[in-house]
Amino acid sequence: MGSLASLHSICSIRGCFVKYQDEVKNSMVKKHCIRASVATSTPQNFQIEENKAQKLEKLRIGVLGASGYTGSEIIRLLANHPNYQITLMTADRKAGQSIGSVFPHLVKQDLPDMVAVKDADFSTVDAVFCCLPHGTTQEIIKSLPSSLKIVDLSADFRLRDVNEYKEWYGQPHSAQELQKEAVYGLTEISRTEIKSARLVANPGCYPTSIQLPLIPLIKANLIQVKNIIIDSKSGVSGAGRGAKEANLYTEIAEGIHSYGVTRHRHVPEIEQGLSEAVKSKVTVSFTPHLMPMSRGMQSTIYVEMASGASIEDLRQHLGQFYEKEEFVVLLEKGQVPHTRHVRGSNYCLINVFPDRIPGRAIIISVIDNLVKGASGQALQNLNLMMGIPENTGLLSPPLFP
Ligand SMILES: NC(=O)C1=CN([C@@H]2O[C@H](COP(=O)(O)OP(=O)(O)OC[C@H]3O[C@@H](n4cnc5c(N)ncnc54)[C@H](OP(=O)(O)O)[C@@H]3O)[C@@H](O)[C@H]2O)C=CC1
Ligand SMILES: CC(=O)N[C@@H](CCC(=O)OP(=O)(O)O)C(=O)O
Repeated sequence: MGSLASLHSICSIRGCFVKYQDEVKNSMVKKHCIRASVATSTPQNFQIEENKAQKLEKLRIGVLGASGYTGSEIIRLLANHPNYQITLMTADRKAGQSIGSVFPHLVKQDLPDMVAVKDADFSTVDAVFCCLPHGTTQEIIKSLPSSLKIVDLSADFRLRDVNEYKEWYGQPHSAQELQKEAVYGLTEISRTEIKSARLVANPGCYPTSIQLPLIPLIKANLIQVKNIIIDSKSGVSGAGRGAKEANLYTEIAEGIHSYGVTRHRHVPEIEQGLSEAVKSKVTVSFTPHLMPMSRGMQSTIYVEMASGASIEDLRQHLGQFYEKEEFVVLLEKGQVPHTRHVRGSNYCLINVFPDRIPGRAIIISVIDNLVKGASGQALQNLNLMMGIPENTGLLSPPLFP
């Protein structure tokens, strides 16, 4: 209870702590109160009382887009989170259904049924994870109460320049004021800004795997900003759960293919992050590939080292930069990062190798696209925004093999 007490004081200051009066409005907690009201003094009932007390002290979370891949991953990650309780879940085609009927692996979670966004009662939540398609997201977020903390997993608030958004996403931005407020949530790089943000634009999966190794190196002038070539590979869950011909088993299995060649919409996001790091325009060659695996992402990045810099300098700098980080890890010299080493975890594993061509380096970075590339980083960000230890709920090691 010590940590809950300190959480109480932190969150009371932020004015977002769950109060009993608010809680009884919530049907899910009501259910627990009814169960608890029949309690007498048996050990089982004691447990119910304890559960009730804990639920009353938790922050209330909404998951918009709970029937999708990133939404379900948030639910999985929150299952053992001590400070959060999901009180609202939305879906579109699957509105009205229970989570167990859509995702049998979540059947034992005690959760409210999913509702359409238009029927959602946002007074029952303190914060939301927005796991919706881009475009739709900005329309929905702009109608949410301004008191809500929001972590948006879509691309809608990532690009600072709304003209660039229009160019790459093919539609004008319809929530430009909110866009100005949004903080880009690459946690290890923008921690201070994220802590005080109300709206965090969670980075895309490719940009996460690419910027985490590159930003420290370009900031330290250890690599040249010209001729950066990025070859990335993603598991198919990166494309979401919606049915698309291009994602059929027969189109994906037993082969790989590039897509979005020269025009993938993550290009401006990657270039924005790198350009801000060095305060001058950086352009990159970026080609993503679809791999016959459900989750995982690798970025292999070819760079020219700065004059006089060595592979050891690059490794040493990355090692120091991420030394105290929980989730971004430089592997031992020569160790090759594999996507199977991060499956289901919030890790980003990185290593640097000498190219055969003198003066060049090859950087390899792997993440789970659904965790560090989406829901894990989103949870890391919400923890920061709520004054909760950043790694809470994220410490399970990867699934292996
Ligand atoms: N998948 C990944 O690896 C990553 C995804 N992202 C981004 O996160 C967001 C969610 O992605 P993901 O979970 O993969 O997507 P999914 O397609 O798996 O899920 C989309 C969710 O949004 C709901 N939805 C769709 N259209 C509407 C609408 N018009 N109104 C309200 N709800 C709607 C769907 O409901 P229903 O199922 O009921 O139709 C579903 O719950 C996207 O913006 C994506 O680009 C970011 C990083 C990585
Ligand atoms: C395999 C696959 O299709 N991946 C997605 C990227 C997933 C992601 O990060 O998308 P957002 O930018 O919308 O958040 C794509 O290439 O569009």
